[in-house]
Parts: sequence; C-alpha cells; structure tokens
Amino acid sequence: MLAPTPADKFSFGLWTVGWRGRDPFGDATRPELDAVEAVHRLAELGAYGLTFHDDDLFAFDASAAERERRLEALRKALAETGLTVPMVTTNLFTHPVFKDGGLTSNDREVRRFALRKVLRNVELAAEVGARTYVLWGGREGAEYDSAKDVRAALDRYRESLNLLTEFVRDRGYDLRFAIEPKPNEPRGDILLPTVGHALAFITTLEHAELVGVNPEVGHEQMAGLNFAHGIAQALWQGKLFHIDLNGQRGVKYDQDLVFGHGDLMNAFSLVDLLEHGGPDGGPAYDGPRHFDYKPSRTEDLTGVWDSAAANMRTYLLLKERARAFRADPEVRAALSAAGVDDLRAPTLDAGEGYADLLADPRAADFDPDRAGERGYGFVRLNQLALEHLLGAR
Ligand SMILES: C[C@H](O)C[C@](C)(O)CO
Ligand SMILES: [Mg+2]
Ligand SMILES: [Mn+2]
Repeated sequence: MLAPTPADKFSFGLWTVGWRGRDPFGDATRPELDAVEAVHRLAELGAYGLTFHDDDLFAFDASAAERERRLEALRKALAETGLTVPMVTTNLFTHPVFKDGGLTSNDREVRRFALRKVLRNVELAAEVGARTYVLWGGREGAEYDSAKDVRAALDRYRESLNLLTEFVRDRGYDLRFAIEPKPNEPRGDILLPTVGHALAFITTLEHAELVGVNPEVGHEQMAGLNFAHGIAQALWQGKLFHIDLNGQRGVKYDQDLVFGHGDLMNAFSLVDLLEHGGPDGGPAYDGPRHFDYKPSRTEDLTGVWDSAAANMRTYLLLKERARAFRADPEVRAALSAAGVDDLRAPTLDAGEGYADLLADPRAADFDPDRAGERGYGFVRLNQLALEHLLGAR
C-alpha cells in the first residue's frame, strides 16, 4: 500500500498544518496548533521532516529564555519521533517593521535589523541540523515603480547574500541558501519573481556555489509558467537546492492547495522528472519533498491532517504512475517516434566546427519541405501519459 515512510523524505512547514485559516478577508477558523503536536502528528503520518520560520516557533519579541524553552520542547519531540529539520527560514514579512521589505527595505536600519534576524536564525538552523536555509522575499518589492530603485534593491540583496554566505563559510556550517521566487502577493510586484530571475541573480554573487533556488509550484504558475520546465532548468544548472510542492489553479492569488489539487498533468510531469529524470532513470533530485501548502480555511483539524496525508499520498500515486509510464513499451516506442531521445544527440559531429557545418556536402540532400511533413506524434504520447495518470493502462 502507498504508505509514506521517512525514506520518502516528505517534509512540511510548521506554518502549513499550523495555518489557522486567517486570510485578508476573514478570521481564523481553527485553533492554534502547538509545534510539539505537529511533530507527533506528522511523524505518525509518515513524514520525514519539519521546517519552520523563526516566528513560527517563538514570538517575534520572545525572550531568550522563551526561545530556549520552545526550542527544548521541539528538540524533545524530534528526538522522540525521529523527525528531522531539513530546512529553516526567517519571517521577514509579518511584523509591520517589514512592510517595505527586510533585506531591501528603503529604510537602512530596517535592512540591518532584518540581516541580524537572519544571521541569528542561521545559527539556529545549523544548531538543529538543517542543510538548507530558504529566503522567501515576500515583502521585497513594491506597489509603485518610483518607490523602489530595483537596481539598488538588487545591490542590497547581493550585499546581504554575500554577507550570509561569508558567515556560513566562516562558521563552517554545512548549510546552503535557497532563494524562493514568487511574482507577487503580498507586494504588488516581488523582486526575483521567477526561477529564471533568481538563477540569473545568483550568478552575480560572491559565493554563488552556496546559493540555489527553492521553486514553489504555485508561485511559478501564478506567473503563467510551466513549473516542470523551471525545475528542469534549475536541475540543469545544479541549483535545485530545495522544492516547495503544492497546487495552484491558474493565474490568481496564491492558493497553496494540496500537491496535485491544481495542474495535475504538470504535477505528473514534475514527479516523473524528479523521480525518473536522473542519469539511469532514477531520481534527478535527492532533497526533501517539501510541502508548502495551506489546509483550506474550510477545514477543521481532521481536515488538516487529511490534507497533510493527501499531499504525500498524491505524490506517491504520481510516482507509481510515472514509473508505469516509463516502463510501458508503447510509451518507449512513442518517445522514440517523437524523437525525444534524439534531442540528446549533439547537433555537431565530434570535432565539427561551423566551417565544416557550412561546407557539409550532405546539406544539399536536406529537403525542408519533406522534413516539414514529419508528424512527431506528440499528441499520442501525451494521451499515453494521460492514460497512465488516470490508471487506465
Ligand atoms: C519559506 C516561505 O517563507 C514560506 C511561505 C511563506 O509559504 C512562502 O512560500
Ligand atoms: Mg513556499
Ligand atoms: Mn506559496
């Protein structure tokens, strides 16, 4: 049976199952969830890890003693259940001080306060054994073009990342940073809005090798982009350091639905890539399968735990369907008819340069009209994928 185990490396943000349902238009519909309770329930469901923002665990103005008390309780629950903390992140978006952002606020004192908050939390991340530190700049952005000098903001972002990577190197932490892009919400436009923008930005950093991306399904889809394609490029550049799985139904506000409850075909392609896109048809990614979703506001606590289980069950079902898809001889025939594997062949012969290409005697034999008549059979291939997804094959 498809029962998740820690070997599946499923992890959840504390802020996900802990979301009380408060949204811009309504009050909370659920009671507070204690972190210790969340650890035990997630472990019972077969999860591998818990992730959190500093403010998810203790209040923004918690005393050192309060912080330690909460941490101690968490450590105890983790030890009792074997749950790990693969990723930690900072809340630079809830408190009013961050209303114009943290690392790229126009207010220099706010930027310094935000950086100190991240540095302190990086120490905590290392302490609890996290290997990845996510930076989601939800408030880094603007509603009005003249209010934010984007080039200066990128300078400040780069200055911050250079300091943070210097800190990790000096302390010898086994920790890497993952930038989480999002196009908008809560800011009208958020800086580094997509995987592409983040990948380009990372190339400008002093210690770029310590910085990757944490793409989120719904965030790329809010920008109308193909999430599986974005993940493929992140993998191609060796920058998929973490991933946020959820569901999104079209270009609208961030729905943070259960994984697979949005664009199911793209979720299938994503799992196929992650689990069977590696060199030998094995996994292409060995990091946590992290769910960053929200149990819908309509649900009670039973619904919360049902939704947590649904994320993992959907992922495992898609993994099984993708395995059957890849093993199906008809699919293999359709893939080769479509020339999908031929794309892996270099366009140039070994040692061939542009002069050889231009002087290629076989060029005269190429008939564009004839080549243009080729049918690639992509629709039949997609139908096979769909039928595997539906469990119809
Ligand atoms: C890690 C990040 O802060 C998590 C959020 C808030 O859900 C954005 O996706
Ligand atoms: Mg996220
Ligand atoms: Mn999100």
